Amino acid sequence: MSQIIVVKIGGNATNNLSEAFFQQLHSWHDQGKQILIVHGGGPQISEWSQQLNLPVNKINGIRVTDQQTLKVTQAVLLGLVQPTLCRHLAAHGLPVVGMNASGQDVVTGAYLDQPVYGEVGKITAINHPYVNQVLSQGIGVCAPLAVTSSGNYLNVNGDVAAAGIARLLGAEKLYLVTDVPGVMVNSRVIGQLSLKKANQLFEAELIKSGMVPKIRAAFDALKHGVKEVEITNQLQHTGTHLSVNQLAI
Ligand SMILES: Nc1ncnc2c1ncn2[C@@H]1O[C@H](COP(=O)(O)OP(=O)(O)O)[C@@H](O)[C@H]1O
Ligand SMILES: CC(=O)N[C@@H](CCC(=O)OP(=O)(O)O)C(=O)O
Repeated sequence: MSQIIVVKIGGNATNNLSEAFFQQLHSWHDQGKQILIVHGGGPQISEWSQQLNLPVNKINGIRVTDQQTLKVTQAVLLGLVQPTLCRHLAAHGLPVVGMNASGQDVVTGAYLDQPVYGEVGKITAINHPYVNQVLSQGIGVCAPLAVTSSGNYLNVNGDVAAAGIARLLGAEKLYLVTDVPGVMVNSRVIGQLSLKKANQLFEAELIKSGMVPKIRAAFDALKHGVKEVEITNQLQHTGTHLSVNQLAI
């Protein structure tokens, strides 16, 4: 079985992809790796919500999502962010498949905590036949949206979605590509981060906002079989490296 790499690209990072990013994807593709990209779009969702006079409210980096915000989230992710990203990938000669407009559900989800977050989900299952079919043809591009067993869409934090997908696919590596070179403390990137150290930094509020669900999602992936996670702003650069060995220390 070929090895799977899951790459999550945050909404800010989707606007600033370097030539080196596309080269790295080419290189992995040429080596026979299967690649699934999960994209974010948080800043774009916030911008459009504000333009439509909808409240923008996040708790620990998770968007509180009412029915109207869910519609905006779907429209922005599937109408703006995903097609733009797919065009960039295709323009660089990569064989790309945008997965969410195919009529097939990619991931199934369940409510995270409806009274607190509203229409927000966690990932419970993946459509293996469809994902396998896509990854055997090219690079899959997927939005962080899940569908419940009764057919409702749920908004899923991009890092949580990528970690869940990486876990369910048994990915060898998860890259969380963001707008900072790694987890920073006192303006310096921490090369390695243990679970214990992460909890101390959360407590001290030295890790905040969107970095909190990112790190929690990374450790969740490691607990469930993903071997390595890299938090970085460049696929070629090491940023903050997390591995299974760092769960116990
Ligand atoms: N200790 C930290 N190190 C790095 N970034 C941090 C830290 N604490 C909070 N952050 C914030 O987390 C952001 C990355 O999370 P987020 O905005 O959700 O990114 P993305 O959209 O790529 O998922 C950084 O831009 C930074 O503002
Ligand atoms: C529930 C939840 O928080 N969903 C996220 C989905 C997009 C996302 O995560 O985008 P970034 O990776 O760019 O932050 C949101 O609505 O912002």
